[in-house]
Amino acid sequence: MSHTFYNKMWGEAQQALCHLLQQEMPDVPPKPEKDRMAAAQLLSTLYIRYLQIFRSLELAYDQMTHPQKRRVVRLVLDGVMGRILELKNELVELEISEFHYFDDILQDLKMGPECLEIPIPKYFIKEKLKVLKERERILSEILQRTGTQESETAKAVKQMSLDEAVRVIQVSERARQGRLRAKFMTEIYLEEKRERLAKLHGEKALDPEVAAPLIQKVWQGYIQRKRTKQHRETEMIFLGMMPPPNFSKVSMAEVLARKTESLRCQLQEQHEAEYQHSLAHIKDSIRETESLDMKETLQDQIRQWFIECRHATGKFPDFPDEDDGGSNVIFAQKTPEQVAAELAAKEEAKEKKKKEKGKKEKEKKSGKKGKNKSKGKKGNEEEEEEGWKMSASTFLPDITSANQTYQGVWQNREEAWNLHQSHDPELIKEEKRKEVEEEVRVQVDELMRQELLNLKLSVDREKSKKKKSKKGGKKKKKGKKSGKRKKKEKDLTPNRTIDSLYEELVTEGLLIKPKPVQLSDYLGEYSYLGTTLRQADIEPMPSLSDVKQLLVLYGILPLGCESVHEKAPSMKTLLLAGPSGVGKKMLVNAICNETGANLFNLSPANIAGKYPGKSGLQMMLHMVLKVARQLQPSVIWIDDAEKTFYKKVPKTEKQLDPKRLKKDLPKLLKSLKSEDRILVVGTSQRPFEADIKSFCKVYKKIILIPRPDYASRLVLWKQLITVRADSASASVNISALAKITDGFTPAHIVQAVENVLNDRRVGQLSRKPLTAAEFLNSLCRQEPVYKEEEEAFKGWYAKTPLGRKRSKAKSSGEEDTGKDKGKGKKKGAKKGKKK
Ligand SMILES: Nc1ncnc2c1ncn2[C@@H]1O[C@H](COP(=O)(O)OP(=O)(O)OP(=O)(O)O)[C@@H](O)[C@H]1O
Repeated sequence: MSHTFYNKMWGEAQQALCHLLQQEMPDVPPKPEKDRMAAAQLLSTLYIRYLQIFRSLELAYDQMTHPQKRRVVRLVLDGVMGRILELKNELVELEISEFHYFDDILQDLKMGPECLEIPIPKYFIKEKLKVLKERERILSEILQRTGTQESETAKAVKQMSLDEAVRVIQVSERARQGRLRAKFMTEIYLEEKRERLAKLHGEKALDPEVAAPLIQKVWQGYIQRKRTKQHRETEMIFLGMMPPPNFSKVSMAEVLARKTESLRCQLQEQHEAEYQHSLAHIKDSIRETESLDMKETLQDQIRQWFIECRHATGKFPDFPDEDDGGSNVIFAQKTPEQVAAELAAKEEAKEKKKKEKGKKEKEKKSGKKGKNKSKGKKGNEEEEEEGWKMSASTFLPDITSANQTYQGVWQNREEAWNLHQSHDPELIKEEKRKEVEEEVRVQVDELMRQELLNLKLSVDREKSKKKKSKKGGKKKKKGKKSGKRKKKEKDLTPNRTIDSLYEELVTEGLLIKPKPVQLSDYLGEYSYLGTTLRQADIEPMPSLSDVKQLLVLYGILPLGCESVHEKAPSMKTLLLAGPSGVGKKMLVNAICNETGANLFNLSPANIAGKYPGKSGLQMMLHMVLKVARQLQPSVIWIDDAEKTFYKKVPKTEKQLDPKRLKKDLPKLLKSLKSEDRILVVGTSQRPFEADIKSFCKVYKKIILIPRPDYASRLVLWKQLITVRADSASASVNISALAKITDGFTPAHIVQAVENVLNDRRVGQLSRKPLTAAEFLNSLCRQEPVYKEEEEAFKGWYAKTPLGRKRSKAKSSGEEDTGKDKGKGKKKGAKKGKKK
C-alpha cells in the first residue's frame, strides 16, 4: 500500500475518534443512566467503535514512515488502547461478568465477528527486536553451557540402557531385512506365475476385435469417473462448499504486499535515523544563528518590564524565582478565557471547601441524632436514584490533546513536497526554537537578576535581604522532602550485575525460554449466540475466542505498553483456570512471545528444594523481582497455582512444601509498582482444592477456560488437519468429528491428529483419502472432560468474589421482579436460591 493509503487511514481514524470524543465529553454532562441494559449497550457500542479505531491506528502506525506523524499516532494509539481497557473494566463492573457478548451490536453496526478481534500492536516486538534477539542468544548460550536444555529434552525422552538400545536396533534391522527378502520372494513368485500363465494361454491370444472393446470399456469407465469427479468438485466450488484448488496458496499480490511492508520497515528506520540527526543539527544551527538575537530581545523586554513596573509602583519589581518559571511568568500571555477559567476554578475550590465543611457538620449532627435510621437503606435509595455514570477516564485527556495536535498540525498540512514521507524540518525548527529560547532565557534570567539587583542597589539603595531568607526557605523545603522519603527496598545483591543474576536464574531453571507459540496459534471460534442466550436468562458458555480476547486485554496490552500499564486499572495477577489440556500453558507462553516478556517459573514443583530456608526464599524472590524489573516486561508463571493455597497439603506432596510462597507472594505483589510491567500468571487444573479466600485475594482476575464448543472444535479439527496435510481435510467429515468430540479438549484433538496423521499416513494420502473413522481409535483412548468436572469448575467460580457478586445481583433482581408481580419477598429469594 502507498503512503497516501495509510495517511488516509489515519485521517479517517482521527475523524471517527473526534466523533467519539464529542460523544464521550459532551458540553452538558449526561444524566445518570437508570436502565442497566441501556448503559451496557452504550458501553458496548463505544468499546466496539474504539476497537475499530485501534485497528486502523495500529496498522497506520506500523506502516507509516513519517517520524513526526508516527509520534502523534503512537500517542493516540496508546490512549485508545487504555480507553478500551477502561471500557472493558466498566463493562465487567456493570454486567458483573468477565465475558461480554456483542452479537446484537455487531448486527446493528453491520460488522462481522472478526471486528471484535483485538489486534496486538506489532511495535511491542518490532521496536525492541535487537534487544530481544540478543537476550534470546544469551539465554540459549547459558542453557547450552549449563546443559539445562539437554536435560529438559532428556526428560521428555525415555532413558535407555546400551543393551536395550542394541536389541532395538537388531530387531528393527532384522525386520527390515525380512521385509526386503519377502518383497523379493513375492516378486519372484509373481514373475514365475506370469511366465506359467503365458505358457498356458500362449496359444490362446485374444482376437483384437474382442480385446479392443474390453480395453475400451475399462478406459471409458475410468475416464468417466474422473470427469464426474471433476464436475462434482467444480460444482462444490461454485456453491462455496469447497475452497478453490489454490485457495491456501499465497498469491503473488500477497507476496508483493509483504515485500512492500518489509521495505517500509527499512524506510521507517532510515527516516527515523535522519530525523534524529536533524534534531541535533537543527538545534545547533538555531543556537548559532538565532540565540544572540533572542538574548538581546529578551533582555530588552525584561528591562522594559523593570521600567514599567517602577513607573507603576514606584519600586523595581522582584524577579520571579527559577522554580516559578523565571521570566516566563512575566510574559505569560493568557487569553481572557484562561483568566476566567482560573477564576472559576478558584471559586469552585472555595465552594467545595465550604460544602465539605457543611457535610462534615451535618454528618456530625446526624450521627448524634439518629441511630434509629438504618444507613444501608439510605445508601441503596441514593444509589437507585443516581443510576449508572461513566467513571472518569485517565486516557481521554491524552487522546484529546493528541487529537488537537492532529487537527492543529497535520489535518490540513500541505505535503505535496514530501513524497517520501520523511521528516518535516519546519516542525523541528519550531520545536527546537522553543528549546533554545528556554536555554537562552535561563541564561538571560541569571544576568537580569544580577542587573536588577544592581539597579535596586544603585537607584533604590535597597539591600539584598530576601535572597538570604529565600535560601533558608529552600533549605527547609529540602529538609521536608527528605523527611517524607519512603524506606527503600533492601538490595540483597548490591554487588552483582544483572547479567550474573540472569545467568543464575537460568541455571536454576527459574528463568525459562517460552515455547514458540503465538496467540494466533490458539484456535477458537466466536460464540454467535451469546446475547440471545443471555436475553433468555441462560448464561452462555464463553468460547475460546472470548478467552483469547480477554488475554489480550488483561495480559498483552498492559505488558506491551508502558503508558497503558501505568494508567490503566491495575492488574498484577491473572489466574487461568480450566481442565487439563485447554491451553493454559500455551496462553502463558503466547503472552511472553507477543510482548517479548521474560518468563519466570515459580511453580511449586519447580522451586521445590531450590534456595532452601526462609532467607533462601527471600533471596530467590529478590533476584527474580530484580531481574524481572530491570528487563521488563516479565511474566511470573505459577503452574498448579492452587497448591500454594492448599486447604490441606496431601501427604504425598508434603516433601515438596507447595505452600512455600503463600506468605511471600502477597508481599511480592505489594512491592510491585505501577511502573513495573510484571504480571503474575497462575494456571490451575484444580482450583477448588485451594482455600478460596486467600487464593482469590492474590488472584483478583480469574479467567475460567471452558472446553471448546462445537464451533471451536470444528475450527480446531479443520486447522489441525490442514496444517499436517494441506488437502486432507476435504475427504473428512469434520462436522461429525466435531460433534462426537463434545467434551474433548484441544489437547485431545491435537493428540488424535498427531497419532493418525504421521509421516507414513501423510505419504499415503494421495492413494488413500483420510476418513473421520480413523481418528476414533485414538480418541477412545483419551478421557474427555466429564460433566461433573465441569460442574465443579462452575461451582467453584460461583464462589469467587465476582461469581458471588453476580449471583447476589441476580437474586436481588429476581426479588425485585417478584415484588413487581405482587408476590411476597420471601418467595423471590427462595426462587433465587433454587436457581
Ligand atoms: N485453542 C487451541 N488451539 C490450538 N492448540 C491448542 C489450543 N489449546 C490447547 N492447544 C494445544 O494443546 C496442547 C496442550 O496445551 P497446554 O499444555 O497449554 O494445556 P494446559 O491447559 O496447560 O494443560 P495442563 O493443565 O494439563 O498443564 C498443546 O499442544 C497446545 O498447543
